Amino acid sequence: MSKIKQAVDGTGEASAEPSPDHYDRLQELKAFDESKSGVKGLADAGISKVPRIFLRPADELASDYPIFGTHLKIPVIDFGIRRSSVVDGVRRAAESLGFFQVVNHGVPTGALEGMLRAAGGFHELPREVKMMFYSRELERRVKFGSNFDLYQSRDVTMDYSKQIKRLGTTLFELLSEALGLKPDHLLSLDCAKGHAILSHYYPACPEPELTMGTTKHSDPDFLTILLQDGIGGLQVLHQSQWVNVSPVPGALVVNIGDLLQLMSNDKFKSVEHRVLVNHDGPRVSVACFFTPHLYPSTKMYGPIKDLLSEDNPPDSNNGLFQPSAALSKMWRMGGCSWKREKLYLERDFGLSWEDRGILVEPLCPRCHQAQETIDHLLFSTVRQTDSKSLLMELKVTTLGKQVLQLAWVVRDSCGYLRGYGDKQATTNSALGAEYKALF
Ligand SMILES: O=C(O)CCC(=O)C(=O)O
Ligand SMILES: [Fe+2]
Repeated sequence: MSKIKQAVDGTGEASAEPSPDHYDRLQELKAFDESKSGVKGLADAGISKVPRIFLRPADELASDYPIFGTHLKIPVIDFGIRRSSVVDGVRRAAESLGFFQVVNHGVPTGALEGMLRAAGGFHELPREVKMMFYSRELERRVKFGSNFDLYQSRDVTMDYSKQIKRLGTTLFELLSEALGLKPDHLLSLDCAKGHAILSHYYPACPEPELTMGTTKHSDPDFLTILLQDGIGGLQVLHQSQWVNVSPVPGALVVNIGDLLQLMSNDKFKSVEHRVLVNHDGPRVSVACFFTPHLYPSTKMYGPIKDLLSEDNPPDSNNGLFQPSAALSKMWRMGGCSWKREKLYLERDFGLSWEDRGILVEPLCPRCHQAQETIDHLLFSTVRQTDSKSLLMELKVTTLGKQVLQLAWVVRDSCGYLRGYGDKQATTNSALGAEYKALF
């Protein structure tokens, strides 16, 4: 029996780190998966060491950016002040840090507190109950937004969802104005039409410096509104330094997503961020993503024409982006964006962004839908200026595995497991084979 399984079952010693000589990564992954207990299961078992499958690679640790001193703070914008000042504040933040916090935002404190309790409550259900929902099947997942009735907090989540949609609408109006557009411009492009709510639960970690809660990423949506509890750990990358997003009671954190960066022709910044884990915990956060991926749509998203001029031509790195019903599944599988797609192509396959237009091989032998989804994803992203996008046949089974893995990681939404997935999925091509073995 593996050390991880022993730790989860309570049948072994607390330490789950195998000796380097006897490290069988696949076995550890399988054991973790089969325990169906997530990272919280490890924390509950009282492990004193982070299992090796979750350790940050040494080269990543060594090349990490420093943490900014306390003098740079994520701006806190009070929505109770004059509208023109609010718009100014939103513009400044969206153009520089890509992140801001809002207070006096109109979402009642009860809804915020209730949502955090509900989100934490799910993860704190007895292991036997949660196990029933543990799955890597695409259509069954432990995830807020699509499985409300899996647990008792349906009403709380629905109420929060309504409140947050209202705030999202206000934010899109302010952001439109901040771009010099009519207040309803972004709303008329359906920016507030769909949103997904995803909860995170980061258990207290015995060795937080060796792992990561959520690895560095940018959000692939229009906009994210994040509710975090008082623990802290969220950091934003700014000028090659990590800036803490310190919890402010009653505040909501807002950040620009990749799509809004694209639409604003890079005026607004979708910045990379990550979440550290902590000796204290658990930390609970609830992210609400405003995204077009959740409903069928033929809209194309690219730089807003009114923002373009001879002095401000479309950014040549931008692609046009078309969501689709199939793409919506893709997004729910773990998120993908033109940025991430570009990264996969360039870094993992040595292909240029210009060479896109890809035929995808079946991804998952057991899951036909995933195959359709990826087909649509890659075909529905077309380059704005490139009329001769060529169709290349590419054996992307590995890419497929990586995406599926990412999905699994996101779905677990739990602690340093995400740290395992996001980073290595795109850098370690051998991982595809590892995951293949899991099916
Ligand atoms: O947990 C957090 O604070 C942030 C999570 C996050 O960045 C995300 O879900 O995209
Ligand atoms: Fe994020």
